[in-house]
Amino acid sequence: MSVALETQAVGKRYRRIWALRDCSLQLPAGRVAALVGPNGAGKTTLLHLIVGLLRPTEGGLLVLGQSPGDNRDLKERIGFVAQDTPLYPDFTVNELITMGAKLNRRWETPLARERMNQLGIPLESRAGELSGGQRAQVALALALAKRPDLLLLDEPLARLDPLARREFLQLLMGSVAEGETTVLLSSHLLDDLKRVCDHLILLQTAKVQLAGSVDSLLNEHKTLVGPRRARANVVGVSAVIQESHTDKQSTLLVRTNGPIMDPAWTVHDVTLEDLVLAYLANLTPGRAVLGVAK
Ligand SMILES: Nc1ncnc2c1ncn2[C@@H]1O[C@H](COP(=O)(O)OP(=O)(O)OP(=O)(O)O)[C@@H](O)[C@H]1O
Repeated sequence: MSVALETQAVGKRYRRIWALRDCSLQLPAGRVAALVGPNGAGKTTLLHLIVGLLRPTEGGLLVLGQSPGDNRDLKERIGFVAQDTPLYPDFTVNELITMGAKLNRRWETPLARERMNQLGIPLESRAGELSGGQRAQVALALALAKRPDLLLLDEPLARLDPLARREFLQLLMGSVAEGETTVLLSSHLLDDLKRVCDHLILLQTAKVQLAGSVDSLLNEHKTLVGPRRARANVVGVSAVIQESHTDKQSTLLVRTNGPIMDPAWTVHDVTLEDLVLAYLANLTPGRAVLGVAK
């Protein structure tokens, strides 16, 4: 398995605030990863560290096997669509494509032009006159024209209507489907993410709370429903992530380390949304390791 991104205990501090702390994760090449977390969790900071716009305060990271920073070769292999998709407003789409061609050795002008044509965006339009949705599409098409090995997208869907979001994700998936491009997409829109992502990175208060392939995370987590009782001592449960109780019944979202054989509990699969919301609701860092039983 080749690894597109590896971080080791990475931390980034702004004065007294740690925007990211002790972040260790691996993203295998070819994955489409969702970067999820509440406002201020450290998502943009992580993306800026990867693209080399920020340097870590502590720890280290390898991006496509290299150290980010002042590394032109690496920069050419990374496509980055920043939050709010900034584009030079006075430039026409055609001028943006020409500029991309001048700045990037791997650039594919015909591909960029064809995408604008498919999107119905005239090459003579000025970026500043495009709608938010069109700007996002243009920014994605420009990032894809770099033919990146790693594509980083910082909340590209936030300002798009449902139809524009669908078109954006279709363009993204159509473009990365055949290649080996690794995608890291930050968003709050779980419904959209679950359709396109096969990997999840969940940040909360500057820490990685959960990371891994969506399939294995969904397999490892279950919802247990049973008669009201203390949550500890369920064989097969390694952590209780979230719990709720009525007078008679307990519902637990748990991380498992083996099959749940206790007949008192009915075992249900979880959705990506259940999983993310349970971890996000679990606001106290470290609480996710309560209720351990072997
Ligand atoms: N330039 C900066 N100077 C000082 N603090 C900063 C700076 N940039 C970010 N922060 C702080 O670092 C923390 C993480 O911010 P970051 O923008 O990475 O979060 P985020 O998960 O991307 O948030 P959002 O979902 O709101 O975009 C926040 O507490 C933020 O206030």
